[in-house]
Amino acid sequence: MNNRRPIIIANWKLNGGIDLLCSSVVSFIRKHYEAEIVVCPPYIYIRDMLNFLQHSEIRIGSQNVSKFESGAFTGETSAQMLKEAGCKYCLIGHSERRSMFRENNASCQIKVQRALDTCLTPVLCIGENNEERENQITRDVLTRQLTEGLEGLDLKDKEICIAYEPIWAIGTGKAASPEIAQEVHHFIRHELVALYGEDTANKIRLLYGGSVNKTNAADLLVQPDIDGLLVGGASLDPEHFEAICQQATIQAALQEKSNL
Ligand SMILES: O=C[C@H](O)COP(=O)(O)O
Repeated sequence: MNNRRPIIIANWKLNGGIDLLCSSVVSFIRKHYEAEIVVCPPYIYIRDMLNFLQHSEIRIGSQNVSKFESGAFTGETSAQMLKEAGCKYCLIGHSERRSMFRENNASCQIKVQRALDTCLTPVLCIGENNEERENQITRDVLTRQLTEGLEGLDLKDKEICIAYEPIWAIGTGKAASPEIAQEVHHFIRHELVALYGEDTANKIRLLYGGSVNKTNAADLLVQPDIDGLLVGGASLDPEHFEAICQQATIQAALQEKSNL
């Protein structure tokens, strides 16, 4: 066992509205979770969620961050602004941003640096597409995303998460099996050890994302190198998401017990 606290992150993407915000708040308020629970709503709802959830244990994250600090960059939101708004986490390099908004490893590297400089915890998303998987180059793709996305960054004593999201599993209903997810997470941990040494690598939480639901969450969370889940579709139903959070809480309690 290890000391990495399980973490569940909801990524609402471009979904939800006031109704989802209200029902989520009602579902979260006055609940205690052993696991860390994070919600990443669209930017416009970040402040509202923070206000409603200020006395709860729920953390708020953003779905993206600008690579720029300030200036004439219409539509952008800086790491400093997110920090000031009350965010604790920010997703970086989600595959939808990479495929639809031309983000790449180099821009992710700048964004991770911006987040770290601002004391936001970056969640760097990596993952192979179906063609890469079929061509059996998953490991090469991940190594490149990690080495280029983290190039030159000093992670000692910094908080960062890596989310492994196989693109073929996102929104398809076909999650990676717990065994395959574990194998890939173990490989990612191994790569992080090579880049940063055991001490730092063993503190980094690795999340799995891609068609996570209340049925498969427990089997994924029990894997030794899977420290959390990044949940898309299933996070839009507060009851469903709550069930996933409860699975993580059970896993956190088991972990705590075995660490005694
Ligand atoms: O950020 C979340 C992922 O893209 C997973 O989405 P999904 O749970 O709908 O497959």
